[in-house]
Amino acid sequence: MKRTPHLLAIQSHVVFGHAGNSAAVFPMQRVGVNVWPLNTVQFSNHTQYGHWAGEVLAPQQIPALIEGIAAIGELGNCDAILSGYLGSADQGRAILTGVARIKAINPKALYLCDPVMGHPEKGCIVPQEVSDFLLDEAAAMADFLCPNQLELDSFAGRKPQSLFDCLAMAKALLVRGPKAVLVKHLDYPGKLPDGFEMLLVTNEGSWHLRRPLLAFPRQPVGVGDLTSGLFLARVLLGDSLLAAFEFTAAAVHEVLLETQACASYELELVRAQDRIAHPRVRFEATPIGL
Ligand SMILES: Nc1ncnc2c1ncn2[C@@H]1O[C@H](COP(=O)(O)OP(=O)(O)O)[C@@H](O)[C@H]1O
Ligand SMILES: Cc1ncc(COP(=O)(O)O)c(C=O)c1O
Ligand SMILES: [Mg+2]
Repeated sequence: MKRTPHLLAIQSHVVFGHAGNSAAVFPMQRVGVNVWPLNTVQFSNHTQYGHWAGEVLAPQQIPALIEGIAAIGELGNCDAILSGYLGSADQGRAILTGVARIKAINPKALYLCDPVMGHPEKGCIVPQEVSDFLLDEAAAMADFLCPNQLELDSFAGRKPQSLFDCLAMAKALLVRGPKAVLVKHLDYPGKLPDGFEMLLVTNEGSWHLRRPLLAFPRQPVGVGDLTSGLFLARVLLGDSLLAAFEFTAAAVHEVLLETQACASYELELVRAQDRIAHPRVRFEATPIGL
């Protein structure tokens, strides 16, 4: 029987609703991965409500928790680490130390960094020192980097002029070390208004994917976290990067369809669980080159 993969997921937790681990853990479990959630913050709700209660985890807790897992002899079973929303740059450094510790025991372990940098206009609040840390330190250690357009712009230090420019910006990130860059949300001059587009860029090839843009009175939060979590889960389950990319687009679209049908602001993950595991829609990514 095939072994169930194990994934250490280090990102935010919200008590109510879905963002960070609260958006990604259940879907990753539902597709068949053992998840070890390590919560960087525990907030009452995501920050786009404008106010929230809760605390940031003390950075020293990250190595302490990882050592706790080592002490019971389980750390070598960790097949991948995912990091997302961080409460401080020191937390980020503690995660990189943890990644190095895990890779020393299991050199095959993969590290996916979702460089959540915030979006002040939308109300996604992340300290500036976290963005600096992601740009200067985290990208080099990541096997997979999953920026949205704003985050890609921050890495490149400029805005794109076209789709091919987005591709060039993502390709430039490969030089820093990652095996693949998944741009979870593209925005560039000339983009068709009725589509939601993503890019997967690797040294072996690059692919562009378009799915329908759905209308929401308020944009749901946690879509990026769901996207990076499902992508990593499917890679661990044996998908090629391209297959994981296409699966992720379909499963996320299913969640958004369910969320739209329920007129809900929070992602309808529980209702969509069978659609996550077995998406009915399929989107084909098309090869794209410079
Ligand atoms: N098919 C879709 N139709 C409409 N909106 C979508 C669709 N897929 C994702 N979104 C929205 O697009 C936005 C992507 O946000 P952005 O900040 O760029 O990326 P991320 O969620 O990765 O941080 C989110 O507000 C999400 O709710
Ligand atoms: C606590 C928390 N975690 C994670 C996120 C990131 O969510 P998304 O997947 O939409 O980028 C947010 C966004 O506001 C947040 O408030
Ligand atoms: Mg995001």
